[in-house]
Amino acid sequence: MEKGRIRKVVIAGGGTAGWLAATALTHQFRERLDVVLVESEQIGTVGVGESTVPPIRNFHRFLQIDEQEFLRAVAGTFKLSISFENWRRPGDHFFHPFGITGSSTLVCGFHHFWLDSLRRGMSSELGDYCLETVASRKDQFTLQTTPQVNYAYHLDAGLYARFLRGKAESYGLKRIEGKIREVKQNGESGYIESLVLEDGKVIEGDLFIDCTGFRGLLIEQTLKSGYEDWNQWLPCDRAVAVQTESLGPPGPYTRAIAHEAGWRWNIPLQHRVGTGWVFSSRHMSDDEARARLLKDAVAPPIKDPWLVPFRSGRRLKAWNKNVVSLGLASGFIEPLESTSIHLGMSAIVRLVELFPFDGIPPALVDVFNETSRIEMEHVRDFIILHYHANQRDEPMWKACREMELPDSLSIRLRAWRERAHAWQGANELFRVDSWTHVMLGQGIVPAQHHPLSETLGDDDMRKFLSSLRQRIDQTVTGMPSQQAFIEQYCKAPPEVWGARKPLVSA
Ligand SMILES: Cc1cc2nc3c(=O)[nH]c(=O)nc-3n(C[C@H](O)[C@H](O)[C@H](O)COP(=O)(O)OP(=O)(O)OC[C@H]3O[C@@H](n4cnc5c(N)ncnc54)[C@H](O)[C@@H]3O)c2cc1C
Repeated sequence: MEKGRIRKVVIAGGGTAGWLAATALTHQFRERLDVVLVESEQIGTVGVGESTVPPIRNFHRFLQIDEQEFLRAVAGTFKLSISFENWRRPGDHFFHPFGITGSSTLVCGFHHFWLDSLRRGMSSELGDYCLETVASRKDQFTLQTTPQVNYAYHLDAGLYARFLRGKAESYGLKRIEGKIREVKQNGESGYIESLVLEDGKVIEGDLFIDCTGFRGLLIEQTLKSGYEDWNQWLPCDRAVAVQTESLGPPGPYTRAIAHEAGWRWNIPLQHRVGTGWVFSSRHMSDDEARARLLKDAVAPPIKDPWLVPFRSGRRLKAWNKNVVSLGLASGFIEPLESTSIHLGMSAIVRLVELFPFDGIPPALVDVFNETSRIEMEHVRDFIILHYHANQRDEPMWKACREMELPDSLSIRLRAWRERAHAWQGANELFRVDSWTHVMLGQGIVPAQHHPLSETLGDDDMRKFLSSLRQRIDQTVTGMPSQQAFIEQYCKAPPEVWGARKPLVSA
């Protein structure tokens, strides 16, 4: 290695994070970098992570990934929203849609007008003014609306890794199969110099990307970078996952269904459904979670359930010395709003932007780490909101309702409760619409709205609201079902996912 120069990058781990990093680095830098990826089939991947958020489309555009090719390769479906069921209390339901709701002025968000309309006795739901919510209610989807819907994907994680691998290898990536036995450091600087595999092979590099999942083999087990645990706010610390057959056409949304000690996800793909039981180990045993998951699954499983313990929190230094951690190795916020793949993509973009060709400048490392911290804390606050604002009776939910919140979230909730004020800071993933839908969906009704809404008289308010609804209803009426749209746009051929047989008969 020429002193300080970065030419050889070693990616440790071939889960979603590893293959995303491999694709991005090889696509962007081609022959300027020599990139290798080491993964161990024996260890395998976490096997979950199949629901995404809309910025995935920007990331794919950045890598010139064709949408139809991608969706056929991963048997993907579209996601317009998340359906939250039983969160405020059993029987309750709301959608958190990805789209814009109603029409806002520069200073007065649409929700102020809507809140004012309720006060005047005009009844409707906030979701009536959002194309993505109304289409979700009817299981409809198309890309041919004006404006176009805002959407993300559901994807098969194993197929996605395979798809990305094909891309990265076509750009020159070298893949090495093997289990890392030892990580060698420089005696003085502590920088990583090489990875030693079980078969004795030594892989040297200038920069190492730790994508070894929760193990954090380089960033934590070797460099001891530290971890900030968020369990005091996010009580769930385990999941049992299973894949089942599909019994009907896929809905264009992820389902998140609360139960007494956590929640259950349901992610419909073209060929199967991914489902899982997220729970707090202080409030439910592994055996009970597994039994409840299988009991609630409406279709026969096609794979045995597997347990995934996790710790919500963040790596204190996501980039430490010559190791950049990505994906689960850099931290994890429980999967409620499907943000982990997005946070990995965002960190990869940051790494490409700051790439240290001529050596690792501490200032850029600080920028990387500080941006990662702010980004994760924003997502953390949004997820805590879902747990905190509930009216359920069970011990876990009661504790969440009574917990002390991070200051950043407390301020947001006060501003909302007092004046219906919501905002989106620079680079924050969740927009004002996301905050308003979830705060209202979880039952936090503000004491006041912005007085500017009162400039509309009753007749004008009625006309304003009904014209918005009419436009949405007309648009949705012309949309095909998601199933029909997939058939013509991106149907995965059966050889993509193979003939799957259920493990047990229904
Ligand atoms: C319950 C649950 C649900 C989730 N749902 C979502 C979701 O809906 N949406 C979302 O965006 N994210 C979700 N996530 C997060 C998502 O799964 C991860 O962000 C994503 O899969 C990336 O994982 P990874 O690549 O970091 O780790 P992994 O998939 O664990 O990959 C680690 C890699 O490192 C390799 N490795 C480890 N040790 C060694 C070694 N010694 N030698 C060689 N190789 C090694 C492994 O073989 C593997 O290839 C979820 C996570 C959990 C726990």
